Amino acid sequence: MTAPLTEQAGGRTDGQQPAVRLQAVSKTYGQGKASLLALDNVALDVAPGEFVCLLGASGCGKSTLLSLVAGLDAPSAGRIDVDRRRIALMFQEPALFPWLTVSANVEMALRAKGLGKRERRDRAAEYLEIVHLGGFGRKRPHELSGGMRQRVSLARALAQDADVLLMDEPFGALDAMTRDLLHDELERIWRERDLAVLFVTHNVREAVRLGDRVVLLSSRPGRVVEDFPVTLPRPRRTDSAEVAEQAGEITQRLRQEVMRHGAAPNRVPREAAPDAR
Ligand SMILES: Nc1ncnc2c1ncn2[C@@H]1O[C@H](COP(=O)(O)OP(=O)(O)OP(=O)(O)O)[C@@H](O)[C@H]1O
Repeated sequence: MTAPLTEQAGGRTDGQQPAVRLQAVSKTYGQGKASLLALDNVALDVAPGEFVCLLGASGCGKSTLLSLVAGLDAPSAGRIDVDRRRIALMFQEPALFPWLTVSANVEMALRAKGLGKRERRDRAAEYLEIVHLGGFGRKRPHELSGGMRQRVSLARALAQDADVLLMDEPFGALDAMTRDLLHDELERIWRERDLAVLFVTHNVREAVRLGDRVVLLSSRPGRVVEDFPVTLPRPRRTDSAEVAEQAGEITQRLRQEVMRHGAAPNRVPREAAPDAR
């Protein structure tokens, strides 16, 4: 899954069309004196089947970038090429409908496909099997743990038949052990389905654990400042010395970037210490 970069933030396109391409993308919120430049001239390609993690200080525009790719908002300048019919989104909060069963939550994603009720239910059961929640279809979200709810959210994303998965800190609210399990699950599903993944995180080790590349954004306005290929063999372990070593290197670069912008100390990322998992 790893190969040399063809260009800055270019990625493993191998001559094929990227799954996601951002060219000279900028985003300004508001107008006049109150305007705020959130992203500045961002170029980024994600190849089909590639796992790209996006890191940067708080407020540097990571979520903005995802929302532009998802088409939830429009860039102020530049161009984004992606097939929006093939995108699924996952956020930190699973955003399930609490009054619906787990199965019905997944079935919602299948409605647009014009499938009958029976077939939707069968397909939802298959997706729940994939995320190891077979047998939980009749539960309501509140009966599940946080990790299980995120699995439902993942099943719903998969049910959309996406080949691009946009993930905004999807495991940020989970404990380290649950997160490790979900990393394994996500990696398996990503490989089986050959998904292109754009994954936003604050957690440097998580980025190195999962990514083919880790793309570092500057403090606001977000620009791509560095693109780290991660060539460690898979599966990786978040607590391995190799992951810690590369995470340390990236953390150092991230700190420099944050300090260069004179950020408050509490916005400076901690070393990639075990407790930062
Ligand atoms: N809808 C909006 N209107 C105005 N400003 C916004 C809007 N959305 C985001 N911003 C601003 O744009 C900047 C980038 O925000 P964004 O949420 O993309 O950053 P982020 O890197 O995802 O932050 P965090 O890591 O804290 O989640 C911030 O200064 C934020 O206040």
